[in-house]
Amino acid sequence: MPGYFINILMLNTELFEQVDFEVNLKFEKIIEDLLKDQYSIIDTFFDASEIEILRTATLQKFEEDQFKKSAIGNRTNEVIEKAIRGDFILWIDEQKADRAESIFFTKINNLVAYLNKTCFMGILHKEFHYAVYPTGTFYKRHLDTFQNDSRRKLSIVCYLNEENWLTTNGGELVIYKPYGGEEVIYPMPGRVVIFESQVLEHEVKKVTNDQRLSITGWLKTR
Ligand SMILES: O=C(O)CCC(=O)C(=O)O
Ligand SMILES: [Fe+2]
Repeated sequence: MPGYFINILMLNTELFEQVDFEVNLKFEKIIEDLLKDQYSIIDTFFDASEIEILRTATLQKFEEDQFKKSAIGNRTNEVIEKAIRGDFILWIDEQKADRAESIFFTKINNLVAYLNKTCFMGILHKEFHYAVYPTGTFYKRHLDTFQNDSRRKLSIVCYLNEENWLTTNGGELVIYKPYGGEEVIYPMPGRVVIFESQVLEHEVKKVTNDQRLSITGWLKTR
């Protein structure tokens, strides 16, 4: 499988001694994982207080009924298909970001800048939505670049569940590895999963208890 990443630090560390550049070890780990496995799991991307703020904002919006039934496909081609996915989503407008969303985008934008600088990723666009999976819902195995969005390069999922989220609640993200095998990832609060949108099929197992909260999005090239 072709990877999208050239990590320039691996090629030439000295280059960065001439420009104003600070190595970020957290981001380097993500890049290393992506190069090796095409996905990365980061348990401390957001800290507990940030997750709390994001969770509260998500629940408030959900309760205000701003979410609509998720749709298969993109915004111009929406076909509601409950048999495939059952989550409720709300797209986030970065231009109108509230306090919680600003916290979120500050971190994401730092990562994007780093990827563009060190890996020449050419990320120009991004799109993110809140997602709530009530008990009984799931998202069947799929690739994130279905239909007409080949610009999606990296998928990012951030889990906003309560601190006491139980692994027995279901809602695991399963990533299917291209050469066999699978990675089962529990949606623990603060955890972020990043993976190559065009390569890795994945699914969200049925939520069997509680509701599963997240922000999901995509980094896109031109
Ligand atoms: O919430 C997750 O773990 C993954 C969600 C997902 O696959 C999607 O929204 O495309
Ligand atoms: Fe997906």
